[in-house]
Amino acid sequence: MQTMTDNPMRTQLPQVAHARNPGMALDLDWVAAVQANTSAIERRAASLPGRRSVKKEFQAAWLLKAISLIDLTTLSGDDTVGRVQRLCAKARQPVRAEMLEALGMPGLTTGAVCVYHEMVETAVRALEGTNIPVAAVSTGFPAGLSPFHLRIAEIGESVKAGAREIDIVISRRHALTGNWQALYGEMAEMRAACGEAHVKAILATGELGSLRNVARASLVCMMAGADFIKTSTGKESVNATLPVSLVMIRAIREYEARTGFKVGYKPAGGIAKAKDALVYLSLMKDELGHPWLQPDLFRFGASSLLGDIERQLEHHLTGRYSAGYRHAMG
Ligand SMILES: O=C[C@H](O)COP(=O)(O)O
Repeated sequence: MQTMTDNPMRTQLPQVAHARNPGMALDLDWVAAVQANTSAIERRAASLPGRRSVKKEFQAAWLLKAISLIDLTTLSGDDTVGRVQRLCAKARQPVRAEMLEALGMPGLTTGAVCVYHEMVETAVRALEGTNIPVAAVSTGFPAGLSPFHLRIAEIGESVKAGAREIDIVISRRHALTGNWQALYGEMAEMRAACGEAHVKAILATGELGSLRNVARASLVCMMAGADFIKTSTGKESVNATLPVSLVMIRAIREYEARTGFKVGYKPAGGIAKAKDALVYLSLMKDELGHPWLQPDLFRFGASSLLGDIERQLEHHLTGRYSAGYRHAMG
């Protein structure tokens, strides 16, 4: 495994805009050929957190990089306009101004803000004057069991309200029953309903039963034109994990090798610690390389990760930790 021995904010490669994945015809032979060696994947995943992958002097830079990749999220039944406005203020200025100055990164923002449809307009207004996109969770999130035409209509409503990214949920039952044609058809329609907005396909991997199903569902969603594949809604009992990430990342690699199109990756749910974020970044760098360390190809779906990163950065600058409550998100 490589170590992250560089400063990612200073040694950025020029960002080359990648062509949007147009999708392809469903190739059932390819889907059927996909396997996942669970014990090998679990062994490799278990070895990841223990490795010292980031040199201490570069840790702050990698944490700033992580901030730029967060979809800062609130997805609660008790979300209010005020909470979303505070969240957006945090997205605009994720860390205290004097800290960003001291770290040489004034103007740093999060990658996006992610909310329910009802809060899209509020978020769009609160982010005016920035280039921070609003992502809406759509299609009967989190279960995805509302009537299909309503799920499609919901996408249209969120796009109309100003969402530039749509996080859809797949019908888990299609993956669980191996009905890849149905999953492909659903995903392709959802992608079409998004228009210019980019679509992230949430697989809800904790409910797919096996890593092989995760690999196959990843592939089918990419074939149907997903711009990103995302692990979880954050509401399943098991959300983003490293084994699932390895499987999805390798599916992305294989898809690019065969089609030439890059698809993004978004682990989401339960990623709350700065050290976990660093493990994910080093995994992305190892398995897919630099392009997947940019916000157009990688995001963390996280509601509280930013607070812990801020605490670590404060420690880096002052040698002291502040209390967690000082870093409330919303
Ligand atoms: O997509 C994002 C997730 O819902 C956030 O999950 P989290 O609250 O566990 O960070």
